[in-house]
Order: sequence, then structure tokens, then C-alpha cells
Amino acid sequence: MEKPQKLLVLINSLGMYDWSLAAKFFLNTQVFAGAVGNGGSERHQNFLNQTRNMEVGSNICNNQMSHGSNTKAIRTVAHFDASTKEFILNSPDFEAAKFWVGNMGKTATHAVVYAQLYTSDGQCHGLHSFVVQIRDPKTLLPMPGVMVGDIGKKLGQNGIDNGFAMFYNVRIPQENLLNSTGDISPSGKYTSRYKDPKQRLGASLGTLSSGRVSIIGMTVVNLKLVVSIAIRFSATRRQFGPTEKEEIPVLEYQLQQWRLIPYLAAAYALDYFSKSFFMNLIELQIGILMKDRSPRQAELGKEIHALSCAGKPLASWTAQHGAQECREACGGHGFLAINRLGDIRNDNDPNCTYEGDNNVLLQQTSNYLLGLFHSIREDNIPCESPLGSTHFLNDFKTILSHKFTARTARECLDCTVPLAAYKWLVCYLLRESNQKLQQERQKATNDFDARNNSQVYYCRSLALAFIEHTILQRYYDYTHDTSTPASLQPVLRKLCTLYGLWSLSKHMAVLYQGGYFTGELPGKIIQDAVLELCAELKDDAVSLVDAIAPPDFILNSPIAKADGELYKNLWSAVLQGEKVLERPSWWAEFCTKKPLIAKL
Ligand SMILES: CCCCCCCCCC(=O)SCCNC(=O)CCNC(=O)[C@H](O)C(C)(C)COP(=O)(O)OP(=O)(O)OC[C@H]1O[C@@H](n2cnc3c(N)ncnc32)[C@H](O)[C@@H]1OP(=O)(O)O
Ligand SMILES: Cc1cc2nc3c(=O)[nH]c(=O)nc-3n(C[C@H](O)[C@H](O)[C@H](O)COP(=O)(O)OP(=O)(O)OC[C@H]3O[C@@H](n4cnc5c(N)ncnc54)[C@H](O)[C@@H]3O)c2cc1C
Repeated sequence: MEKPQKLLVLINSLGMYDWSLAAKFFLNTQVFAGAVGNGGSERHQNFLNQTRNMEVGSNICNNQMSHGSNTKAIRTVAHFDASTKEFILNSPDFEAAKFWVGNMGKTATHAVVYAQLYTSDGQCHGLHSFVVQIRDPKTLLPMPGVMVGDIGKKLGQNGIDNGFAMFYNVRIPQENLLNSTGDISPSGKYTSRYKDPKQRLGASLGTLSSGRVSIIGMTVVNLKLVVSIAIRFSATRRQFGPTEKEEIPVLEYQLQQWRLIPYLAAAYALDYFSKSFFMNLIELQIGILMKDRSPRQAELGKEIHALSCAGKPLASWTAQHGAQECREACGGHGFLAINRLGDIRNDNDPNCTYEGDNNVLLQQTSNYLLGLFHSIREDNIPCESPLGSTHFLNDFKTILSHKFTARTARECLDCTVPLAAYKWLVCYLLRESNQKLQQERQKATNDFDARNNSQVYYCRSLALAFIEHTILQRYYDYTHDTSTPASLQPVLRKLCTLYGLWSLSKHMAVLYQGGYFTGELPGKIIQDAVLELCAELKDDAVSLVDAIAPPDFILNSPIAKADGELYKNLWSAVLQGEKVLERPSWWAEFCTKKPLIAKL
């Protein structure tokens, strides 16, 4: 608790080496322990101690075979038996089996299970979480009434045993209910400080925010790894040249720079966001520990929820696209498994899905922004979010009257240009999404359809533009802060501007559509500025990668060792491959004892 960043460093260092290893540790000591610590109380301390001492192995168990995103619809039930003071857990059928749960396949001894809580009068009080023992820690055999197994091979992270579990009249002590959102009184009555069931659902799902914030950090690690490999390779790989005698490193090509250097800039900007946002999460968690019930604490929870629900999608997609670009940027050698780009790409992929599907989560962010917009516009309540990410929305009318004023690419090399454009873009998309929602409400018979039909081009774009603005604003402030070493500021500011312009250029159509850009000049000078920054950063690219790459042993990619001896390292790794020079055991069938054609 004195230095919470150490936790982030530990997870990310393990992950740089291997994500399955990191997940095994992380699910146990952070995800499970976090769910117990935040969702429970003093009476659950024992579980935390046992987890910390590695006496038990655990995870959280939310998803079921037929439901993941729609947590409200989870069908596992926990009936309270007042006579024995126990909960009885049941999975109504196999479609309600818990599914995908990490560590569950072979090793979990305990899990935080999400289930619908019923009191003995038959009343359902909604989704709650319970600590359930799954296996005997001494034998790893399932507990009575628990059917548990492994779901099989996945596209990545196969060092993790993802599993399923079903419950048949599994009895657990009443105290195993994690009671921060609701509890059973000694007289058997249900009590909760949340009167509104929607608020209670939000509070019981609050624990998922810390996972989402951590995943942002995990995807940044992947981005750092892939850009390190691709940039080191590109600086040493030579192909073609101005004369027949001289071939140039592929990093000298403008095309290669434009494909890679923006991802390097994204790695720096997202890294800063991830670390600073992690500290915001720590502030929230300290508030929870100290039982802070202030309005500020509640608002902080909402803002962190909104930022993490867009931050995870943006960061995981950036790493996903970056990994593919880096794989191709290394040509054929990028496809050789020992160079690791395939494993990183596949291990990164589920970051887009677990702890909430990216496209589903983005809707949480746009809902939050639309709610604030309504308060500002209709109720004249200024927006004062604790982290300040939405303050600029108070000026939305003035911001919407702005136009793009730069006239040369040189002017665009200042990060205030993309920042101003993003402010306009977020306000514009907010106004348009709100309008679209109103129109759809008039057409549709219910709010559900109206919201669904306002996502594409509106609410989804809004959530992404908002988080890009937040990340850019934070990195801009950092690169202009006096505590940032003056000698580093010039190069970091270039990275910041490049990240801003490159991200902004994906929104060109909307910038023209809404009239912020007019004529061909804005589009052209932004493109020129992106290319100019890539060229200016090219000579620093290897140093910038050296600053974020792990040691060779951890990076574990022969084409990307720090010494730059591309071919020596690759040759040596290939020759050390298993049985590389050996004749195959089936050589005879191949050469002499061939089956006769048409006789098989
Ligand atoms: C190395 C590898 C490491 C591996 C780590 C990966 C481990 C993976 C573990 C898992 O994947 S565990 C399973 C995680 N499952 C999910 O994340 C499911 C995603 N679905 C949800 O979180 C919710 O169901 C969702 C919020 C998307 C939608 O729910 P609803 O449409 O039923 O609820 P609604 O949007 O009406 O939300 C109710 C209120 O709760 C609020 N809320 C929801 N989640 C919250 C949250 N986390 N914090 C604060 N508030 C929250 C929400 O903003 C809203 O507030 P308002 O009433 O003020 O509008
Ligand atoms: C590697 C891995 C590890 C996991 N570990 C765990 C774990 O430890 N514990 C656990 O409980 N769970 C775990 N999960 C499950 C994970 O949390 C869910 O897969 C995730 O929340 C997505 O839910 P889903 O699979 O039900 O997808 P669905 O919600 O069924 O989504 C399917 C598709 O429908 C779309 N969709 C759904 N709803 C909407 C909507 N409202 N609007 C528009 N489109 C929509 C989605 O975008 C998606 O494209 C894990 C998953 C993976 C892949």
C-alpha cells in the first residue's frame, strides 16, 4: 500500500515474460483477492490470508455458458436456508454452467461466484457474490456437489486452465456472502444500503473496474514488446537501395516509418495513461477501504468506470492492430514463431473480450457522457468530475463554434492543434449522439431499441474520441510539466503530437462532416505533419525502444536483440532449435519404403 506501483510493475514484468504465468498469479492474488477485499468485510480476512500465502488458488466466476455481458441475467441461484444459516447454490441447467473461468479448469480451490440471492421468503434480491470452495486444497478433488472441468485449448494463453463449474445443492456458510452491497441480518432479513437495485448492481460490479484498469497496462506491455521487435528489426534489416551497391535499412522508408512510429508514440502515450490511471484507481480503492461514502467517492467510481470502459477497448485494439502491423513489418521472419510476434498477438487478443467485451463496454462510457450532457444542458448543472476528464464539456457551446485554423503542416506540429480538434470532436459527437437518441426514441417503441440504434457512427465513436482526448490531454500535460526532465521534453512532445495527429486522422470524415474542417488544406497538412514527425522521430526510434524494451532474455526474440546482430542471432537461434539438423524418424518411408501409388 505504500508503493502501489510495485504491483503494476510485478504483473507487467511477469507478463513481458509470459502472460499465462502472469495470469495465474494475477487471477489469484489480485482478481480473487480484489473481489473479496472490495466486496467483503472483516469476516472474509481469512480467505485473503490464505490466498496471500498461496494455500488456496482462486478466481472470479461471473460468466456462464449462455451469458457473459448481460450479468444481470446470470442464472446461478443462492437460496438462503434460515434453519442452517447457509446458502444453497444451484446451477439450474448446463447452459447456466460457469464457463471460461481462469484457473478453474485444473487448479482453483475457491472462487468468487456471482449468483442471484434469494431469501427464505422466496424473494430475489439480484446479483451478489459468494466465496465458494470448489476443490479440496490437499487433493484438488472437487467438493461435494461441484462439477468442475477444463474447457479445452484456446487461441492463446494456453498456460491458463480456463474451466467450467456447475453447482448441485452446494452448501456454503452464510458468512461467505460478500456483504458490501447487501447482507442477511441475524433474523434472516435482507438488508442493503442501496435502495435502488440498479445502483446495487453497479456497486457489485464495481470490482470489475480494477481488472479493466490492469488490462490497459497489460495491453501497453504487448504494444511495447511488438514495437521493440519491429523497430529493432527494421533498423537492421536492409532491402533495396538508391544504388545497386548500397541497400538501406527498411526503417529508412517513409512507408515503414508511417506504419511503425505512430505505434511507438501510442506505446508512450498509453503507458503514461495506464500508470497515472492506475494511481486514480488506487485512490478509489483507498476510499473503499476507508468506507468513504462521500459524493466525491461515488463520482470517482463512476468516472473510473467510464474511463476504464473506453480505455480497455482503445488500448487492447491499439495493441491488437499494432501487433499485426509489426508482424507484417518484419516480413517472413515476423512469422517465425521463435521471434514471438504470434504469441504476443494471440495472448493479447482476449484483452478485447474478457472483463467485458470491448463494444459492450464502450456503451457504458457513452451512457455516462450522455448523462452528464443532459445535466449540463437541461438542468444547468456544471460538470465537476473528480479527475477532470469531462470539465471541458461545460464549454461545449463555445467549443462547437470553433473551426480548424492552422494553415501549414508546421503549425500542426504543436500538440494544441490535435487537442483543440479533439475537444470539438467530442462535443460534436456528444450533441449528435444525443440528437440521434432523441430521434430514435421517437421512432422506437422502447428505450432499448433507441439506444441500440444509436451506437454505430454515434455513441461508439463518441466513447472512443472521448478516451483518445483524455489520453492525449494527460500526455500533453505530462510532457509540458516542469518535473519532466527538460532534455527529454522535445522528443516526448513529438511523440505526443504524433499520437494526437495520427489518432485524429482516423476521424477525418466526421471532422469534415461537422464543418470543423473545410477544403482540402486541413486534411493535407495533417497528413504532411504526421509524415514529418515520423521522419523526425526515425533517428531516435531505436533509443526510444531501448528505453521501453525488457532485457533480451525476457523479450525473447532473436530478430530483436539489443546488440542489433540480426543475422547472427537469428542463425544461432535456428541452429539451436530442437532436432534442427536431424534426419526425420520417418526418413525410410519417405525415401525407400515408399507406399506404392494407389495401394494405400
Ligand atoms: C494475463 C491475463 C489476465 C486475465 C485477466 C482476465 C480475467 C477475466 C475475468 C473476467 O472476464 S470476469 C467476467 C467479467 N464480466 C464482465 O465484465 C461482464 C461485462 N458486463 C458488465 O459489466 C455489465 O453487465 C454491463 C455494465 C456491461 C451492463 O450491465 P447492464 O446493462 O445490465 O447495466 P447498466 O448499464 O444499466 O448498469 C447499471 C448501473 O451500474 C453502473 N455500473 C456498472 N458497472 C459498474 C462498475 N464497474 N463500476 C461502477 N458502476 C458500474 C452503470 O454505470 C449503471 O449506472 P447508472 O444507473 O448510473 O447508469
Ligand atoms: C481468455 C478468457 C478468459 C476469461 N476469464 C474469465 C474469468 O476468469 N471469469 C469469468 O467470469 N469470465 C471469464 N471470461 C469470460 C468473459 O468475461 C466474457 O467472454 C466476456 O465478458 C464477453 O461475454 P460473452 O462471451 O458472453 O460475449 P457476448 O456478450 O455473447 O458477445 C458476443 C458478441 O455480441 C456482441 N454484443 C453483446 N451484447 C451486445 C450489445 N448490447 N450491443 C451490441 N453488441 C453486443 C458483442 O460485442 C460480441 O461481439 C473469459 C473470457 C476469455 C476469452
